[in-house]
Amino acid sequence: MSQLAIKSLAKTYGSFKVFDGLNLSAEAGEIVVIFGGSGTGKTILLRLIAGVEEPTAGAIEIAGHDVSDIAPEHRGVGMAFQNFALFPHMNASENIATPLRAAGADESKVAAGVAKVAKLLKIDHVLNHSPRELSNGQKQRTALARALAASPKILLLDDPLRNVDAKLRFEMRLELPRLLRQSGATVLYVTQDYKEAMALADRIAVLANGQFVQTASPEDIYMRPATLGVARLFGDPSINTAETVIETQGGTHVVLGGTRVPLADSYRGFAGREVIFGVRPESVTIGSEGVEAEVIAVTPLNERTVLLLQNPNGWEFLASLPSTASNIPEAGSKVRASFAAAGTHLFDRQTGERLDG
Ligand SMILES: Nc1ncnc2c1ncn2[C@@H]1O[C@H](COP(=O)(O)OP(=O)(O)OP(=O)(O)O)[C@@H](O)[C@H]1O
Repeated sequence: MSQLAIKSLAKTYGSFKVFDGLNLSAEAGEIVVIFGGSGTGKTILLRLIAGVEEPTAGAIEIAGHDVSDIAPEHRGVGMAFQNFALFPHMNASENIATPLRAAGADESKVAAGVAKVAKLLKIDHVLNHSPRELSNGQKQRTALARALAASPKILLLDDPLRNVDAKLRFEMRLELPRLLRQSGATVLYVTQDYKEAMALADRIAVLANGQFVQTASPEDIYMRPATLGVARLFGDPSINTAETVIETQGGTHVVLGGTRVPLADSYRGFAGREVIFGVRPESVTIGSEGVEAEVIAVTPLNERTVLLLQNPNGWEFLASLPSTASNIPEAGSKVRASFAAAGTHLFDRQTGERLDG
């Protein structure tokens, strides 16, 4: 039995459909990242699970029980929002205590609960401070402490790092997985940042057009994106694409920029299919074989160097090489590029869905 199960969940406002038929389950202690663009319904999904909003259709089950008739404070759910949303008239300690008090804990349990979670989040020295006396990082930790205080079975985090500066975001990205695992809660974590999603998630559920288009491990989402849309959402620089057709005369291949690029023979069954060929920049190899290209620009980005390449037929694509590589060409030079099979993806041109060879 899953700790959390979302079954055929739908939410509409008047004639505006946010999502329809969402299904998702999360196991005890699992971290599931809800990933999607702005306005896809991520916050609403969390609000439905928390019980502060009602679904139009479908069910939410926690530990096997339908929670539609259970009040938010009795669902065993903790929630923290992107804007920290601390009560301004309460100090940090009182803010953290609110879910414990709402659950009816006596004062000694409240004090012990606050102390434990404040220590975990390293804010025990600012517990007497009011929200306006806290730094952004301390506010964010206080909001997280409040969400964790009542030891919720399910923890909902709505883009908690969106409003913090880049340095703190980087630190928290490293620290959060440990903190969340220590809490033992099943975590649903909303973000629009793919690196955050990949760093934190056991599984990522990608929300687009009112559906979960793919729910899988970070590795699978990156290495085997289910659609061209998912492939484009994960990766920076983004995946290179080109329209082409699968051909099988003289071996299974596609033609890119006038050059034959061999495909695994398992794509033979797709002969004649119009496809989008996708290759991630880090899977482009510069060498003596492959597609002809001129190096238009060379951009060093810390440990990677990104080349903008242009084929004589006009196809532009990027290659991302380790900056330590010995063969980084200069702008203006003529090179050849080949594509590692594991980093190439084929999508149906009409549906955008992945072809599996
Ligand atoms: N009370 C409401 N009435 C009507 N429409 C609403 C209401 N609340 C949210 N919406 C709409 O539902 C959609 C999803 O909103 P939601 O806040 O869940 O998006 P989100 O994915 O969390 O976006 P972001 O990442 O930008 O916060 C949006 O188009 C929003 O305008």
